[in-house]
Amino acid sequence: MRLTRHVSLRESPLRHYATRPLPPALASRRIRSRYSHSITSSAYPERIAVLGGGVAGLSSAYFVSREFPQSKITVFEAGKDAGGWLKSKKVAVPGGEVLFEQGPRTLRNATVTAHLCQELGIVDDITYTRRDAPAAQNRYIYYPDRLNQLPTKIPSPSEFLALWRSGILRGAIIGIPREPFVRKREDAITDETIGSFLTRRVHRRLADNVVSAVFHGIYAGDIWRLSAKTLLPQAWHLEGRYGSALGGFYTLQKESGRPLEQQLDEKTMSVDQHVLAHPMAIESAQAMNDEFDIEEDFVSKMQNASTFTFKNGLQHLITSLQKAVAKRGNVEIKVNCPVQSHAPVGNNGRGVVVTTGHPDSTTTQTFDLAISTLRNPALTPYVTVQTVNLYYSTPNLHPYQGFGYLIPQSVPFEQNPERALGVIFDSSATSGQDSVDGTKLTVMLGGHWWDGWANYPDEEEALDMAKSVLARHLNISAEPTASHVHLSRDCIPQYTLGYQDRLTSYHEQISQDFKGRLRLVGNQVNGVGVNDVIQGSWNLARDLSDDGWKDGGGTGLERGTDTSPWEMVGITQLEYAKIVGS
Ligand SMILES: C=Cc1c2[nH]c(c1C)Cc1[nH]c(c(CCC(=O)O)c1C)Cc1[nH]c(c(C)c1CCC(=O)O)Cc1[nH]c(c(C)c1C=C)C2
Repeated sequence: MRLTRHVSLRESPLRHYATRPLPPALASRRIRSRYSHSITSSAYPERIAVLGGGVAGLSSAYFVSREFPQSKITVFEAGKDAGGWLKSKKVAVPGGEVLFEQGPRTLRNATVTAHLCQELGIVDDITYTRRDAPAAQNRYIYYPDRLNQLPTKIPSPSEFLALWRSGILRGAIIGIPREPFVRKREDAITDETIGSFLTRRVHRRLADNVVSAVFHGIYAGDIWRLSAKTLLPQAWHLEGRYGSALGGFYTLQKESGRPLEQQLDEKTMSVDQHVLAHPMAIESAQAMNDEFDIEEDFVSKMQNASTFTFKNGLQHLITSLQKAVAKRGNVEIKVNCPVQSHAPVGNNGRGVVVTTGHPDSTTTQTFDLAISTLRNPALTPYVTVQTVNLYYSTPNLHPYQGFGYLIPQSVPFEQNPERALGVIFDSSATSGQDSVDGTKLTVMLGGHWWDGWANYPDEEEALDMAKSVLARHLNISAEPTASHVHLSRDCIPQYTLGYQDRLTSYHEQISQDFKGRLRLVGNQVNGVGVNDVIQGSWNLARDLSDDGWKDGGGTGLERGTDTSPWEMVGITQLEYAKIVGS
C-alpha cells in the first residue's frame, strides 16, 4: 500500500501548528523540499548500506526501500540470523507446545508498529491483552519480603492500610503533597540522576521502593545512574518552566483552558491532559495522522488492548519484515557479515566506505548513504539481562493474576541474593500462544546488578537461581516441566547522566565527518522499546525521502538534540487520533 504523504494542512488535525515557527531541523526539511538544489547529480542514493540486521536495521531497510525503490540496499548482520533481541522459541511439552520469549515480549502504545503490521498483513496473527484484564490491571512490587499490589485507582481504606503497613508508599504519601513547595533546581544543573531528582523533589523512599522497580522493568537499570532529563522529561521540563512538576502540571492545564477541576469533573483526565512536548514529537504525530489509515476493526481492538504481541511471539515481526523486504527485490540481507569499519569517502564525505567480513577475509565497498544501528560505546554503557523461562504443567501454581512483579533496588540482599529484576506471569499476561494449560513464568536476572562482571551464570546456574527466586517469593518448589535460559549480553543501553550532551556532541561529530551520508537509528538513540526503534526507522525514512538524503548535516539524531523550546499540546495530539480520540 502506498501511503498518501502530503495531506493538505487544512485537513490535518494539527493544522494550527503549521503557523508556528518550526525548529531549525524541521524548517530546513520543509524549505529543502521546495527550494533546495542538488549537491549530487543523482536523484536517489544508488547504493545504501544498513549496518546491523536487528529490528532497527530490518525496519529501516523496509521503510527506506519503499522511499527509494531504485536503490540497491544491503543489510550487514554480524550474527547467523537477522532479528537481534527478538527471539521466540516454541518448546514441545506433554500435550502440546509452549512459546518462550527470550527478549521483549509485548508492545504497548505502538501505533507505528501496528500500522506496520497492517502493511505486512499480519494483523490476524496478533493476540491482545485487554485493558480490563488482570494482566493489565494488576501490577506487583516485591517489598520488603512479599508481593504488594500497586493501586490502579484510588485505593479503598483497607488497601490503603495494607500499602501503608508495607512501607512501600510511605515516602510518596509524605513527599507528593510537599512537591509543589520544593525549591526549583539551580539553573546551573543541566542533568540529574532519577534517584537524585526524586529524592530532592519528593522522597528517597519513593525513588528506592517504587520508581527503581519500574526502571528495572524498562531499562534493567540503576536509577542512581540514569538521567532524569532524558527519562523523566515531562517532570524535568515542568520543574524547569514552572518550578514544580505537579504544580507545573496543574498550571499547564489552566493555561490550556481545560483546568484540572473541569477534567476531573468530566472524568476525562486520561484523554484531555495537556503536556509539554518537543515540536518534532508533535510533527511526528502529525505525520502519523496524515499518513496512516488503520482499519476500523483493528483500531477498535487496539483501543481495548493494553498490550499486544503475536500468537507465534514477537519474532514473527522479524520473519514478516524479512519476507517483505525480500519481496521488494532491492534489499539483500548478508548474515555472518560483521562490519569492521565505516568512514567517510575522501575529503568531501559524500559517501561512506564500509569494510565488512571476518578479519581473514574482508570486503570494502563504497555507498552513497549508510544507516547505522551499531553502538557507540562513548554514548551509553549497556547492561546484560538473563531470561529464564519456566513452564509447569500445573495451572495456577501461584495465587496471583497479573503482569508479574518487579523488584526494587531497596529489597534487602537476603530477599534477593540472585539479583533478580522481576518475574513475569506469562500465562496470565498473554494468551493465545500455548496449546496447553499450565503456569508459565519468566525470571529476569542481572541488569545493572551485573555491571563490571567478567562472567555470567551458565545455564544450569541461572536455572537454579531462578528456581530459588520462585521458591522464596512465590513459594513454588515444583520442578519445571520445561525451561529455557538465554543470556542477552549488553542488550539494553543505559541513558545515564549527561546522555543528552553526549548525544549532541555525537550528532555534531557525525554531521561534520559524514555530511549527511551516515544516519543513525536504534535503541541507543531512539529509545529501548521495540516501537521506539521502529518509529525511529520510520522517522528516518521520512527524513531521507525526496531530497532529504542530500541534507549535508543530517544524522538522524535531530529529534534528540534539537533545542527548540517544548510546547504545550493536548496529549491526544501526540498520538494517532483514531486510536485515542474516539
Ligand atoms: C529483555 C528485556 C527488556 C527489559 N525491558 C525492555 C526489554 C526489551 C524494554 C521495555 N520493557 C517495558 C517497556 C515499556 C514500554 C513497553 O514497551 O511496554 C520497555 C521499553 C515494560 C515491560 N517490562 C516487562 C514487560 C513484560 C513489559 C511490557 C509489558 C507491560 O508493561 O505490561 C518485564 C521486564 N522487562 C525487563 C525486565 C528486567 C523485566 C522484569 C520483569 C527488561
